[in-house]
Amino acid sequence: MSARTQPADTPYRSGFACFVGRPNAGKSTLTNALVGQKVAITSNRPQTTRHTVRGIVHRPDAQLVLVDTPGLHKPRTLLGERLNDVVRTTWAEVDVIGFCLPADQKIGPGDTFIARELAGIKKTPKVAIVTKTDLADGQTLREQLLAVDKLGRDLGIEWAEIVPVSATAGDQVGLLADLLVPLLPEGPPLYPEGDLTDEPEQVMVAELIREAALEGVRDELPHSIAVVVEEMLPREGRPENRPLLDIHANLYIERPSQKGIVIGPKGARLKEVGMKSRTQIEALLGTPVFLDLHVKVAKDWQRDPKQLRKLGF
Ligand SMILES: Nc1nc2c(ncn2[C@@H]2O[C@H](COP(=O)(O)OP(=O)(O)OP(=O)(O)O)[C@@H](O)[C@H]2O)c(=O)[nH]1
Repeated sequence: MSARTQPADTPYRSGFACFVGRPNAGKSTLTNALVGQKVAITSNRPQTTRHTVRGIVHRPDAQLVLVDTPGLHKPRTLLGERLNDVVRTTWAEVDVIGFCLPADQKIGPGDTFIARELAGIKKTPKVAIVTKTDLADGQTLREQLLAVDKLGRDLGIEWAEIVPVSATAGDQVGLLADLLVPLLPEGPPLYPEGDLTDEPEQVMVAELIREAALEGVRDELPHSIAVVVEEMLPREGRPENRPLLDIHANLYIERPSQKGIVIGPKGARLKEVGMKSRTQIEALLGTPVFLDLHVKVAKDWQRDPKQLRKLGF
């Protein structure tokens, strides 16, 4: 642990933080910016973060473990209810909550809904993070900061900090880490140095495939797609300097009618999804990959407890 040089009077801190906020608020992008490598899955479509992905920020004075939760929303299906339970459990367990509100959008009912829930969690310190500041001009940003301050006062939430950031421009991301760290308890590192996430590789691989499959599909489809990696095995008999990892994955949809959309004319879409996600998986795992991707119908999986368990929810 030679990298951990620090003044003797600064205690080492370690703990958990989670970002909350309505869909598309920029939580995953911020997680990635803080960790410095792509670990959470971002998408311009709402509610794509299904798994609790942890990104780990290693610093000389602290280790900050980021838990990326799905968005809290009105549950319409069994999946929706389970997701909300996951969110609330996470909130109660972490050391600090970062509430993300985009700078370029007025505070709406979705934000207030979450803020009310937050107000009910008394003990955990809450930092208001005004995200995407690159999309707002100075005046808009100032008004948003005031509105966030007012939201806290109206609901009886005492913000530990209000921080404007742009994850994509890398603006104030370091400052945010500086402000989160003092809110963590003193303690030794929770994860080995160098670990970026403890999310099993298979889940991350599945998320990368899902992300690629979501790009450019019709609006109602995202909720119907789930990906399960069945197997990841090094190809046998390869020379040591030319390894190949075989990945077998299934892409589940809810109805046979969705098959055509996912596969595309003459399989063109699926091929593209495979190529795109393979590049990302190779970057993530640092090894060449052979990706074997199949589309399967799991009828109405969102409403079926047995199917949900099988798909990892
Ligand atoms: N311009 C700009 N765009 C951003 C920034 N942060 C995120 N975005 C974009 O906003 C969209 C949503 O970002 P995500 O990080 O996926 O949002 P999220 O809150 O994790 O979304 P869910 O997973 O749906 O809850 C994506 O298209 C991002 O590229 C930012 O700082 N600046």
